[in-house]
Amino acid sequence: MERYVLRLRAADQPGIIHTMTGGIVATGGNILDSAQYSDESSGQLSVRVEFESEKDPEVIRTELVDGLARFDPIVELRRGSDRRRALIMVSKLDHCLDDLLYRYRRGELPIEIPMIVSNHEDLRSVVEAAGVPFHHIPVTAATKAAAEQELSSLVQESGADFIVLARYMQVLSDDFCARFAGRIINIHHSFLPSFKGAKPYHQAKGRGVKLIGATAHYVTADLDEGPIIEQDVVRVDHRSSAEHLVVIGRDVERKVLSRAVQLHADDRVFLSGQHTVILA
Ligand SMILES: Nc1nc2c(c(=O)[nH]1)N[C@@H](CN(C=O)c1ccc(C(=O)N[C@@H](CCC(=O)O)C(=O)O)cc1)CN2
Repeated sequence: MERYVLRLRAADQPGIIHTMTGGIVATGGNILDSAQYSDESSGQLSVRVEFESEKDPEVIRTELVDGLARFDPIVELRRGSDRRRALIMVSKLDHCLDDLLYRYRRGELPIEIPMIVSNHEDLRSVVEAAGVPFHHIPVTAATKAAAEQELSSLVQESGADFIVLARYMQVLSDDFCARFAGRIINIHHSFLPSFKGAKPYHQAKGRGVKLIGATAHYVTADLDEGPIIEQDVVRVDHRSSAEHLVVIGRDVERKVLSRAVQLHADDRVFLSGQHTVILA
């Protein structure tokens, strides 16, 4: 018996769930877990179903797509055993990368990591020690277009489903963001929408906040504006310098990014307009 994960998005109307579950049953399937949300503001229905079936994915996909055709849905079907492939990008800071590699090594993240790309050489030894191929693509204002072309080729070659910016400190171009829309996850080291841009911890110190945090979001051309996947905060006080806030914030960043990667890789994140729907 094979385990499958089905994602469905459609303009909501009566009968979609009924037809979908009927299609699963018609292929001898048994539903193990399901979640759905109908977004009144966008009118979008988001559905995630886990089921088991003896049938091949093509047979199931054909049954579902044909049965649901009148609803014009977007249907994605994946074998539960097929792990999403994450191309990780990093600059010089290693704390988020370390956390992802640790959880990956312990089998706690349902992903494959075909390669890690950096615009610096600093973390090559850490990555290669983890047995993951390392690619160095230096970036300057003059070479950004060529660097992004090389990166696009690596995404293709690696078969990566999505890209994780684990404190990758270069702004990606509008074209690159459009090409990989909904497939790039970034960790921003503040509790957005507060303290966008550079040095958020220094901004936080200057403002005298009592909570600092981190935000994982899909990357769009608008810096730090992409749809939010996960956030968390930690309490701080007047005694912490900006440098100490950087240290406190590291653990929040690690946890938030790894959680967002888990949710995306588990097919639990649905884009609905500029927001996300999380079926966890
Ligand atoms: N198109 C986007 N690209 C990136 C985003 C994003 O939201 N949209 N997030 C960043 C990560 N980030 C904040 O979370 C961030 C990183 C870097 C910069 C920045 O100004 N970088 C300078 C270069 C700095 C350097 O060389 O060290 C630059 O690119 O000119 C701002 C925000 C990742 N990319």
